[in-house]
Amino acid sequence: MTVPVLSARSLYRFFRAGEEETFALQGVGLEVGSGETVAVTGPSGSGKTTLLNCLAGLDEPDGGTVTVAGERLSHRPERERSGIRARHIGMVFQSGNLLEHLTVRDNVALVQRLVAARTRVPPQELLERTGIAHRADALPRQLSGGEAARAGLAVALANAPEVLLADEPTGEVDGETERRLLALLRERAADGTAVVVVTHSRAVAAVADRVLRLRDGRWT
Ligand SMILES: Nc1ncnc2c1ncn2[C@@H]1O[C@H](COP(=O)(O)OP(=O)(O)OP(=O)(O)O)[C@@H](O)[C@H]1O
Repeated sequence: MTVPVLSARSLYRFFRAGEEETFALQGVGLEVGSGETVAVTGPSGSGKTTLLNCLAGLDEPDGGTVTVAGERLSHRPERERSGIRARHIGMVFQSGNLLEHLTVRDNVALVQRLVAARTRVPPQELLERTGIAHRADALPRQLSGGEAARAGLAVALANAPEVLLADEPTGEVDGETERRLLALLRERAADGTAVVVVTHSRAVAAVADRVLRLRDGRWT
């Protein structure tokens, strides 16, 4: 592997709810190089989403560090983490990454306002490449599951990220949409993006360069 674009060292994350403690991550490490696609699988509750949240800087690990494109992401104030995220990371999350009161086109435009002009892919091209240009003026709630998945990917790619993090991006889509989304992920990887995708789909795992499996917060 070339120098990793995304690197996680010995991540720990605990949750406490009353008397109950959950050890969601117990010393997880990961290095992903430019152009590499890593699929993360594992049973429900094994820590996949927690890992992705830590890699995105949406959550702070209790131990360990995350580095993205040479910048330390963990153990910083949220304001700094969101700046690093805007510069280097694209995210496709199950909860959706679309703002409800903006059209698909304006969701893309909003992300692009936060990044340097030189990294901007023309919005129309982005919408066409993700197969959602015909619904550019729709609001998120007017989209089907498959359309929302494609719009989510357009938004995730709007800052031309070096790292793309996706949580079950093909979870609710039909076979044809899954194939299109996979082709896009492959295209991004071919362009040098490091991709980490949490998935239960065999089709997604089959196109990954590496498939890693979590169990009880550790790699198996
Ligand atoms: N905010 C939280 N507070 C308390 N416990 C949490 C919290 N977030 C996650 N957990 C617990 O941490 C463990 C790992 O959860 P996580 O969501 O990362 O698993 P997952 O592998 O993504 O599961 P799934 O496939 O069901 O989405 C689970 O036991 C979960 O209940």
